[in-house]
Formats: sequence, structure tokens, C-alpha cells
Amino acid sequence: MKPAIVVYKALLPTELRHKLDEHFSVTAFDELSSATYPAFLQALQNAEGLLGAGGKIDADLLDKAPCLRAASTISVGYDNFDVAEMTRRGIVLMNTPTVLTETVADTLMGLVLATARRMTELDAWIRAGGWKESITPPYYGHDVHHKTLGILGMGRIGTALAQRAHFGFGMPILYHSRSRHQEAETRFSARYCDLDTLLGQADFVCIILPLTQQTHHLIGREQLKKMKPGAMLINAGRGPIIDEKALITALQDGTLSAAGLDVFEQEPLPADSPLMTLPNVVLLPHIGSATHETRYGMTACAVDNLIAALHGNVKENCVNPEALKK
Ligand SMILES: NC(=O)C1=CN([C@@H]2O[C@H](COP(=O)(O)OP(=O)(O)OC[C@H]3O[C@@H](n4cnc5c(N)ncnc54)[C@H](OP(=O)(O)O)[C@@H]3O)[C@@H](O)[C@H]2O)C=CC1
Ligand SMILES: O=CC(=O)O
Repeated sequence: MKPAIVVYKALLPTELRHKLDEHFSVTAFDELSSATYPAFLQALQNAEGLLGAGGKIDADLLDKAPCLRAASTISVGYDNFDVAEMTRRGIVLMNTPTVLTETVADTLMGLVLATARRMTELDAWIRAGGWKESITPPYYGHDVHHKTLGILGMGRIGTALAQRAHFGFGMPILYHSRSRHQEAETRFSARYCDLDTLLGQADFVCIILPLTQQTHHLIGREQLKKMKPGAMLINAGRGPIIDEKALITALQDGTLSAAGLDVFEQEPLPADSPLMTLPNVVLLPHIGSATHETRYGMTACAVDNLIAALHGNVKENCVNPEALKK
């Protein structure tokens, strides 16, 4: 008998669905809503595998999936999983690094440009009947090329961003990570520094860190005050890395000149969030990796990950290899 798996919030192209069907008995939920949730919980009872995107996968949910052996997330970030609890239970967690790196770096560079050059604001301006003759200096943007870029998190995506900024825009690069990254220092002349130095010297601060206990609210009121006057903050890591209340205040009182955000403390961003009405913010609905090509690559990777995990053949993309020893 084929192992049972549950697929949730994954838009599976036909060939990938067929691939899963070859290996597993699949129960799929395009959306998780109050209408579908009871059936989802029911299906979890026998599921050996779980494949999907988002959702809080904590001990309570794991209790409802007593047969689970592997979970495969269609994302590189896995802060929504209780990894320690999964490891304790011997449940392997797989993610999709690398396939999305270049696309998310493009998104970050796009946010830098859109924020500095006020692209969404001016798009709204022209749609409301405005034209450039009426744009006076207070509405001008700022240059990006040759400005200093600060990267928080010189991992896979941070490195791809540094490459774009160095070769494409001639930007001097500062970075902060847990450790030094020789490749970025050699290839892109990136300079390692502590967080306060980066905040004080960068014209653009780009956050592309994972959300962990250590990075939660890493950027709060005090850190925002340390940013260079006129600096802009870009976040595509995870919303809670920034204290959003402090961010809103800083954007309102001019401590921070502008922000470009793909991620938020609460997603979807509530309609009454002050961020919705601030002109000096570019908002994206967590679409860092959302291109046809990359979403396909991520989904294919997640499918292969689950097949490997449930066939005891894990070679890469395992978040908690210790679970394999259980
Ligand atoms: N908006 C979107 O759609 C997307 C968002 N993301 C987010 O981007 C994150 C990064 O992805 P990726 O680049 O592939 O991951 P990597 O693991 O390659 O890079 C993460 C980087 O963060 C650094 N880091 C981790 N913890 C700390 C800390 N406490 N202080 C300082 N630096 C820290 C790591 O440092 P070190 O190298 O020293 O270990 C590493 O350089 C994901 O976890 C996800 O949250 C990813 C894809 C899409
Ligand atoms: O946010 C997206 C991810 O892949 O992580």
C-alpha cells in the first residue's frame, strides 16, 4: 500500500501531482478554510507525509498526525514549524533552498529601487491625473548606484543580492551575519561589521535573515534611531524581525525616510494597518519568490524532497538531520 500524504496550499502542476500519485495516496487541499479544516485534520490522522506552504505546524497539530514521518515545506524559511518538537518525534523536515535564491535577490533589488525612486507613489500619482511637470523636488527620489548597501544576513540570498549591488550598481557593501563570509568579501568587496556600525553607515539596510528567537525584533526603536539620516529599510526576511509598531512610528516622525516591505508581523497585512496609508512605504504581499519559474522549481523540489524522505533516501535539503537517527 502507498503511504498516505496530505498536501495543503500547494498549487501542484499536473505532472507534479502525477509524480506524487505514483508514490503516495494523496489527499489535497488547495486552501485551508473553516470549511476544509475538519477534513484536513481527518486526513492528517493517517498521513505519513505532509507537503505545503505556511501554516503553524506546532505540537498541537503534530498530535493530530500520529503517523507523520516527514514534512516538506514549499519555502526556504521554516519558522512556522516547531523543529525541536519534530526532531523529538523523529519527523524529518525538508525545505527548498537554492531554487529561489536568485529570484528573491531580484525582489530585494527591486524593492530598493522602487523605494528609493518612489515608483509606487508616482504610479499612483499618474493614475490620479498627475504628470512630471507637477513633480517638485520634495517628490524626487534618491539615487541607488554607488550608495552604501547594508545586508543583514549574508546567506544564500544575501550573497546573490551583494552580487547584484556590486556589479550592477557599484554599491559599497557592509554586512552582518553570525559569521564571516569570505566569498562575499573577496568577490564583492563586502565588509563585515557589527549591527550598530551597519545601521549607522548604510544608505539602504536590507534584511534577509531567518526568523528565530535571536532575530525576533532585532530591529526596534533603538536600532531605527541608529540608522543614518535619510536611510531606507528593506525587509524580505520575516515580518517579526522588525518591531512593526516602532517602524510605523519611525516612518511617521521622519526617523526613517522610507521602507520597502515584502513581509509583515501579521500576514495578510491588516487593512487598517497604518502602513497602508503611509506614502513612504512600498508594500508587497510576501511575493519574494513568486515567479512562474521559481514557484515551479520550489514545488518540484518539495515533491522530490518528500519522495526522498518517505523512501528513506534523504541526501539534501533536510532541516533536522538528527530526526533521521530516531
Ligand atoms: N520574502 C520572501 O518571499 C522570502 C523570504 N525568505 C527569508 O529569507 C531567509 C534567508 O534565506 P537564505 O538566504 O536562503 O538563508 P541562509 O540560511 O542561506 O542565510 C541566512 C543568513 O542569516 C544569518 N543569520 C541567521 N541568524 C542570525 C543572527 N541571529 N544574527 C545575524 N545573522 C544571522 C546567517 O548567518 P551565518 O551565515 O553566519 O550562519 C546567514 O547568513 C529565509 O529564512 C526566509 O525567512 C526566503 C525566501 C523568500
Ligand atoms: O518566504 C518564503 C520562503 O521561501 O521562506
